[in-house]
Amino acid sequence: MNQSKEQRILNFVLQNAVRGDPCSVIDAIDTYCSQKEWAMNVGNEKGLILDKTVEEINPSVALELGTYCGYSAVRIARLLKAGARLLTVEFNPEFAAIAKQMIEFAGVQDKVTLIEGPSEEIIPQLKKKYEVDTLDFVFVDHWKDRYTPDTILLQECSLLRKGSVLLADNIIVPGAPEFVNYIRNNPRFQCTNYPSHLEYMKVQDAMEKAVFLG
Ligand SMILES: Nc1ncnc2c1ncn2[C@@H]1O[C@H](/C=C/CNC(=O)c2cc([N+](=O)[O-])cc(O)c2O)[C@@H](O)[C@H]1O
Ligand SMILES: [Mg+2]
Repeated sequence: MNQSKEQRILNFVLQNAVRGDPCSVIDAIDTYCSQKEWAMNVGNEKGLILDKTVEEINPSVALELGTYCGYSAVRIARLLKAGARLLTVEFNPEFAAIAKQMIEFAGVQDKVTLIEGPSEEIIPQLKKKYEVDTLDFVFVDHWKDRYTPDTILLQECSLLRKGSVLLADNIIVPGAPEFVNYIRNNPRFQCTNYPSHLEYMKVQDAMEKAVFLG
């Protein structure tokens, strides 16, 4: 049975990156996906916006929705201070298995809890089962029609506090128009748009930062 694209990306990392060096893992994925096979990693241009947002917040507890191959989990985890943690949610077992190996190879496994399951099931479990009080930072990058319901669910589960920051990928491509409408018209969020480009392409994309006002 021939390999999946995600397996080919992981193999390229295992053969070309340096074990325990998250930056080399990020660079290897970006090299492979810009030269060989496109894949829906946040990429290096939008990745820098992600980096700056994480560095600005310096979160103790971060959540990622949509792990995929683990590119942004590694990107976020490499910036976390001692004792800080990232919970990342992925419901596709094949992708979760790839991401697990990616995270371990990068050496950030002590900071990352990879949770396999649908976000709509996992979010309500975060407080009791994963000992979360509130979330400092949420990176939203899963199916685009889940952005709004999961943002509502985070509020319903009291997982956001005054100052919690959401950062959403793909505001233009593939686009999340319903989410943009919801979040920009919601007085409980202060929004900022960050124009950028789709990963590995010359196509316009953007990220949206939304600060919860409590
Ligand atoms: N409810 C849920 N719970 C847990 N995991 C879930 C989930 N919904 C989706 N996922 C997972 O999150 C990833 C989906 C990302 C969708 N991104 C995309 O579709 C996407 C597409 C393009 N693009 O087409 O150019 C560019 C991008 O940057 C993109 O993020 C996949 O790994 C999928 O298994
Ligand atoms: Mg994305």
